[in-house]
Amino acid sequence: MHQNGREGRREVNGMNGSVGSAQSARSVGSSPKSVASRLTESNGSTSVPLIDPTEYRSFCFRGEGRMNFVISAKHANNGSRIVWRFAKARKSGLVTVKAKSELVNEYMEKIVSPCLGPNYLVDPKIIEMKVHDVHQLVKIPSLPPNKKIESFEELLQLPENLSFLPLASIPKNVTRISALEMLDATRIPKELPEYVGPTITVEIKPKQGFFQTHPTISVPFCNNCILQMEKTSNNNNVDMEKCQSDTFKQMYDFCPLQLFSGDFERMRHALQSLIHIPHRNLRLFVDGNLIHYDEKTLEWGELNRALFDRMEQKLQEGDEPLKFGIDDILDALCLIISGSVSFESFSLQPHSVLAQILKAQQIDSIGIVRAHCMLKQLTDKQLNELRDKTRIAKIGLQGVLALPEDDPLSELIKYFVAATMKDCSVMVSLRRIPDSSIDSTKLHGNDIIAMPNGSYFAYSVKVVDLDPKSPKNLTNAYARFMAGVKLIEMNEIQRNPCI
Ligand SMILES: O=P(O)(O)O[C@@H]1[C@@H](OP(=O)(O)O)[C@H](OP(=O)(O)O)[C@H](O)[C@H](OP(=O)(O)O)[C@H]1OP(=O)(O)O
Ligand SMILES: Nc1ncnc2c1ncn2[C@@H]1O[C@H](COP(=O)(O)OP(=O)(O)OP(=O)(O)O)[C@@H](O)[C@H]1O
Repeated sequence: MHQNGREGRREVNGMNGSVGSAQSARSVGSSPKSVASRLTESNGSTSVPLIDPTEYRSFCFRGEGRMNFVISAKHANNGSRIVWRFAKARKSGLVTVKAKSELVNEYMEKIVSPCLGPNYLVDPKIIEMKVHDVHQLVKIPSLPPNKKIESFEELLQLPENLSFLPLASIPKNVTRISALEMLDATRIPKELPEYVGPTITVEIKPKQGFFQTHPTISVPFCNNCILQMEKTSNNNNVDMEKCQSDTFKQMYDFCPLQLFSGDFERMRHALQSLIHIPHRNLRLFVDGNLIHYDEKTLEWGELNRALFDRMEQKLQEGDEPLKFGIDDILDALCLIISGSVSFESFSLQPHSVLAQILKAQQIDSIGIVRAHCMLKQLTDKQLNELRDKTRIAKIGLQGVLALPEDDPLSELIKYFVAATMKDCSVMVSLRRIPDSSIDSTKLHGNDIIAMPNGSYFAYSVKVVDLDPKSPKNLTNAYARFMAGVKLIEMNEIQRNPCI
């Protein structure tokens, strides 16, 4: 979860993207809804839709991480808002023409989708675009935050050097680039007759929701808190040779064990802590505009104004003014992500998004330290098998669950499946249904929450960032984890234990 303008940004001029020949992406059986205006163009044996971005309007940047740029657009005819996720080259930070869309899509389909209820999925599918169209689209991440570009033609007028796919970096034989297209999770599908006010989206990266013990390590902190303390270490005036991390200015009070606890007060405290200091675990959008995140936080009062003013502005005749603010959002979030219907009967329900993520995380029964140790024991052949990210998808979730215990390769495969679920994000969008239409609304079958103040909100919950992980991820995370443990053992950090 990065935001517009972060590290390496605006250094596009003169940078060379590391590029190679285009991979031919092939649909692996997802069932995209057919869109009349988007006819599949034949490209040899494959049938990946070739997207014409001039059929879209209202383009904007939605976010980026280390691996992808996410750009949102609205279909000019059917009005649906989708995002395209373009892969980055890790080193250059530019869009890569060697996107592994097929791999990610297959992993989603065979491993991730069976772990989550269909309502939590963003229905990704592989698409292709002409490289020159992508060149234009990826000017968008260079624009000021939340800037909307109404038409594709407007993009053509913008300077070439804004693009994260410089023309000079595109090999001659590459004509198309693949990407993943999916629902824009900052929108609620228009299934209800009407809404009032803005759509509020809270994106939460919940991280590992259960405590694991590790051989020879005895610190009372969970994985996330150890790793986050390491990322804040320089700012705790810790002087350690190998620990030079200063990703965040200050440590937060958030702990995933509280978030997943199923206890209302603890869960609410976890979310409130993220509002105060989000790190990369929380972002808040209003109508898709990012208003609150790690590098630009609003005070509690400012947040309330940002939400309340927008609610007031869009009220229609007959609708009661609503006392509504960030506290209400947090209450609603607790109910939604725990799957509870009231504060009185609050618990983590098995169908809830958090319970499903937690269950998938617990496929790992060894933890990061044993996993690293087992990685060292693998033969070269086994290591190569593990590096082949297509392999786990081929086994499928049922196959992974049936793998034998006490076999290092099998345990590591399970570890990597769980690692994806320990690093995903949950996007919850909420929008008010006007009081005047409550009676006529068929509440049954829709995701609607009754707020304690008597108002109703429609909501949608989507899980994003579900990429396969590799031995490199484990090696990297292990080094940071051990550095964090060392800090704690040196008594350099004051913090309440997680357990
Ligand atoms: O190891 P962690 O817990 O610090 O998680 C990393 C994330 O840090 P965060 O939790 O947001 O502070 C990190 O997130 P950011 O890019 O820092 O937002 C990545 O998601 C990283 O995965 P990958 O290397 O991009 O595949 C994540 O690494 P792995 O999941 O590969 O370990
Ligand atoms: N379907 C979606 N709808 C709306 N926004 C999205 C969607 N998918 C991703 N985003 C936004 O784009 C951001 C970056 O996407 P994503 O997390 O997939 O990138 P990444 O490079 O894989 O991240 P990381 O470095 O954390 O692995 C997300 O944090 C989220 O804000």
